[in-house]
Amino acid sequence: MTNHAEEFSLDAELEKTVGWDADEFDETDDFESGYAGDDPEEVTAGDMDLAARHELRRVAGLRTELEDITEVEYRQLRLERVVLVGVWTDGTIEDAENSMAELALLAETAGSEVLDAIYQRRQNPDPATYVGRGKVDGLREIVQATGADTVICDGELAPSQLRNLEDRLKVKVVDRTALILDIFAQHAKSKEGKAQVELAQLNYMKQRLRGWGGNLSRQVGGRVAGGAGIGGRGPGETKIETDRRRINDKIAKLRRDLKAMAGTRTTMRQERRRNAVPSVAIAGYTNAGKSSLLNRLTGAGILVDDSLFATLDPTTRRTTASDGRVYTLSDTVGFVRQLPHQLVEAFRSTLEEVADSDLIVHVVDGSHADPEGQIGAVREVLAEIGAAKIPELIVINKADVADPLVIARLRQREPHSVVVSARTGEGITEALAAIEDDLPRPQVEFDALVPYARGDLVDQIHRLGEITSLEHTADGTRIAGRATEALAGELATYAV
Ligand SMILES: Nc1nc2c(ncn2[C@@H]2O[C@H](COP(=O)(O)OP(=O)(O)OP(=O)(O)O)[C@@H](O)[C@H]2O)c(=O)[nH]1
Ligand SMILES: [Mg+2]
Repeated sequence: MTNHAEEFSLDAELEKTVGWDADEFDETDDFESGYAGDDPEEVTAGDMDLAARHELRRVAGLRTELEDITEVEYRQLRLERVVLVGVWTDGTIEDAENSMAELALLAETAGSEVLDAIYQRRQNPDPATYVGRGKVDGLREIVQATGADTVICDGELAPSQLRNLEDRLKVKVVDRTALILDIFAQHAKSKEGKAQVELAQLNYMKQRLRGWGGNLSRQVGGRVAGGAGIGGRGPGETKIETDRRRINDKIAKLRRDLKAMAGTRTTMRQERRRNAVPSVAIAGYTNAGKSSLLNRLTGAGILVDDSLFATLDPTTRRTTASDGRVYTLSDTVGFVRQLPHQLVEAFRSTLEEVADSDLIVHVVDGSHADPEGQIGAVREVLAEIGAAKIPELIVINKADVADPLVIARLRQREPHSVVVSARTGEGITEALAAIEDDLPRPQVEFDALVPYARGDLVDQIHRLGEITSLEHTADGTRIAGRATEALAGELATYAV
């Protein structure tokens, strides 16, 4: 374990400015009474001011009650000036800092300016307030001092945690899941991509509604008991019900639409299967350089962007191996640690593309601080979508800027790998050769004399088969090698 002073360098910083006690872990905080509503603090004029300003600014946060279901559609959180907050439970200080750096990158990708980033070491996130209850005041002072309008927490928070924090911080509080959903919403372009993101957002919203519902059910109890007082009769209850029904209707419709769209995709895949064209999926952590690599491998002209989740719609390119065989290469949506399960669910049909491929080219950013961690995170998602058994080629990218020692370390850990730079083109020839090597081999051996009139068959052998010998004779092309079952069937007529 690292030395104490170092572990809490951030806390020490805070202590200087806002008087946090770096040594106090809050593990003894008492949550028995729950704490929403029993905040002992006085409400100051400044607080009210801020609250008023906050009311005005609160445009389309995920916690806004739904006036209209269309509000959910492709909503952007409008995160502008944010403070990041993390709880660090295990692992090294580097892990904690990498995680915060990634959160910052995600926040910036969503279009916000990161004003401050803090994390706290705890055994577990506080069930009421995520960070320790005693740290919330310090956090509020930071929020006020920086003029932030949003706090982003590095995890998936319970609705009650978000609510408690908002009540005390007086600014919008969102979690990592909402942030990622927001980025996906901003980036989705195709009809299918948009529908997938919307489905994920609605599922996320639905859970938050349940949180509010829990609050309201107490009011209902009061009314049922005959106490239909002013406080117990708010419009909330019926509104929650309506909202929930509308969300459910919308979810059902999106599921139907997506199923229809997935149908088209499946037909396309079956067509490809029938023609026995091998498919290669380029997968990897977000920003690893998947789109750049596909561009390099095929000259495809796909959006490359130094932002996370630039690619949400899979792009597939047909390409030809050096021996003439045809295969497809697909770009895919980037993976991330703790990819919100709503997204994995919603993007299932896109991800099936990966699960259904013959080879996964797993791109890793060799210049990243924790490439092994990224490899692990990607493999977790691959396992979740049933792609764990597909052959995998690791492509260590960004060799032009990566530390050679890190590359050597990765090579040793992942022997089945190649090193490339999609930027400079270094290693691309080797990568192509390695991909071709890993493509599934056609299964059936043949030896045939194909008449010159059947040039089409010879073409097909070039594209789909492997040729071991070829000779032009007076009677036609004598050709031997391996072919797909269907092709070998046709060739049987000319077998020698
Ligand atoms: N230095 C260097 N930068 C690279 C290399 N390959 C890609 N990049 C940069 O890395 C960033 C991300 O590249 P993309 O190809 O968009 O990455 P991606 O994996 O498709 O990302 P998402 O679609 O967002 O998941 C871009 O700024 C690229 O220019 C490389 O070999 N070297
Ligand atoms: Mg991309």
